[in-house]
Amino acid sequence: MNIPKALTIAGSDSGGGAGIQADIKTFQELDVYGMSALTSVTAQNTLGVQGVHSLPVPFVAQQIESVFADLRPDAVKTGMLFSSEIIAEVARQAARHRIDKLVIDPVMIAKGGASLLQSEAVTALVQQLLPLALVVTPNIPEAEVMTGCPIHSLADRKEAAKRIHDYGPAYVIVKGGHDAGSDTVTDLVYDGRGFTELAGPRVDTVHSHGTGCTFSAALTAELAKGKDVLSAARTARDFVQAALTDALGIGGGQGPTNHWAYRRQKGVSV
Ligand SMILES: Nc1ncnc2c1ncn2[C@@H]1O[C@H](COP(=O)(O)OP(=O)(O)O)[C@@H](O)[C@H]1O
Ligand SMILES: Cc1ncc(COP(=O)(O)O)c(N)n1
Repeated sequence: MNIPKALTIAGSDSGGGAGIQADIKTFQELDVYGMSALTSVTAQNTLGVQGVHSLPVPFVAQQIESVFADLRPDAVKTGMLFSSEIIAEVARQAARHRIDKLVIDPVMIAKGGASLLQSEAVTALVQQLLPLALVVTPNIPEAEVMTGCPIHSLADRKEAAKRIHDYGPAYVIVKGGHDAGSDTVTDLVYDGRGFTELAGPRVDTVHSHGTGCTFSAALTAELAKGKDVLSAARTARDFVQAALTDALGIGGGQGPTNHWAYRRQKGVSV
């Protein structure tokens, strides 16, 4: 039996709602074997990020080497990378291991406002990692930072997607969660030729901690199974929609999404 395998290169969220914890839970729920290479460890809960401890670059590299030496993943995603040094090493590893299904979630700022990427590292992310990516999944503020252009409308988002595509990824998905003015949430997929809008009803909830990690992990899991980018993105939207709709309601602040919800809605087989 061929077991699909996915690797996340990301930070740990001690609160379990975002970061590698969200990624591994999502891989598991989609029947994909999950592996991790940690870049940083955060002390974090639903109230915010209390501390960040970045791991030494050679040890980030060693984790990736260990995984590739034995368990070769079918798809890889990145999340919190924190520094330009870690980004440079991840880019080197991606090229060295010829990772073709590489999803870059350009994590910059936690929903609570804490910085998860040093500001001087944005250029490294754009110049070194985006050219290697199959898909990059910015939210609206991240797309603004990467392009230097404010986004107020869907037309602005389309323009940003085109500019980000020029940096080299095959697909750009500008997510719509931060477009608070609408009762529909639309994720915009751009493949360099045309746009596809993936829409769903906006869920009115504070429990949205980790939605971006969960979306990019579900996308990566589906790519690991051999799905094409558009169908993987549709499943990822459905996964997050279910995870937000059926909130767990735990923690005193911005709580985690429900990673069980999608499987429970679908029945046993996903
Ligand atoms: N309130 C919401 N209702 C429904 N879907 C949402 C909501 N907020 C975010 N999403 C979905 O969660 C995913 C992450 O979106 P977004 O919030 O834009 O990114 P991030 O979590 O990186 O800030 C996207 O697929 C988006 O459509
Ligand atoms: C370790 C880690 N990685 C990523 C996020 C972003 O998640 P969100 O923007 O949903 O808070 C986070 N809070 N912590």
